[in-house]
Amino acid sequence: MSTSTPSTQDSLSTLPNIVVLISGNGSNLQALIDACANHTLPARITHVISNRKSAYGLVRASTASIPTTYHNLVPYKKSHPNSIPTAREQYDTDLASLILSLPAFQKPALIVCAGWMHILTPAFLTPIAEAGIKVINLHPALPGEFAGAEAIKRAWEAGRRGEIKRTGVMVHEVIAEVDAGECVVSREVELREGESLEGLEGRMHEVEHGLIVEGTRRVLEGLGK
Ligand SMILES: Nc1nc2c(c(=O)[nH]1)N[C@@H](CN(C=O)c1ccc(C(=O)N[C@@H](CCC(=O)O)C(=O)O)cc1)CN2
Ligand SMILES: NCC(=O)N[C@@H]1O[C@H](COP(=O)([O-])[O-])[C@@H](O)[C@H]1O
Repeated sequence: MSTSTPSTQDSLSTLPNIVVLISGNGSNLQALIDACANHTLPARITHVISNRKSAYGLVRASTASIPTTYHNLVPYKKSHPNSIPTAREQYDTDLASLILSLPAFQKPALIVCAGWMHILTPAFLTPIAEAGIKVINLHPALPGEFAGAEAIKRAWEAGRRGEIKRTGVMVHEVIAEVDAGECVVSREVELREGESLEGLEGRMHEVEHGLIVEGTRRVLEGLGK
């Protein structure tokens, strides 16, 4: 685990804190960063955590002076080859501890999974819930459809087989069952005959970038009530 913290922190903010979990490019993180910067999302991103060292989202966070941590699963697999707790459970326990031990001005009201490609176990979800912190996830599919990884590709393939005419994007609450938590907000995306997978991915990402901000806003508004 490695953490980088910019020199200055705004500890006087009354805005709710969010921590963002990423694994890759971070275009959805960037949408959140931009929305906070232009005040369309009344929140502060106080920490970004990636499970992949090469995630460009870490660069995006650092550029925005947001502290980052790389939380690596590999050492856990080596130290917990076939043990109880499993490598994943110990990793998740430590991930929760990392977040819960953040300084008060960084502690989140909400955790947003934005392209976070790691299935979270109750070893993470339980202590986070007990601390009163909600977890939401952006998933490029509609409720009850294409749960799991590579959802856009699987929807595109189903469209080519004539099985569906549309897919979509949702923001949902994170529970132990993957992509099965209560939907916060969703938007349909029509499938276009003859369109390439890359073409659909591009349109889906555009919808994602708006929906992740909308979904985060709705959850934060609900926390205040
Ligand atoms: N307990 C939950 N954890 C996560 C959820 C969730 O709803 N409940 N959402 C995911 C995000 N996600 C889809 O939206 C998703 C991400 C990754 C996977 C997956 O199969 N991951 C593999 C590793 C894949 C890889 O490293 O490329 C794994 O964790 O073994 C499924 C769904 C975030 N977590
Ligand atoms: N199951 C989760 C999942 O598939 N998430 C997907 O990962 C990508 C992350 O892009 P980003 O790193 O540019 O935000 C996004 O397309 C997001 O929907």
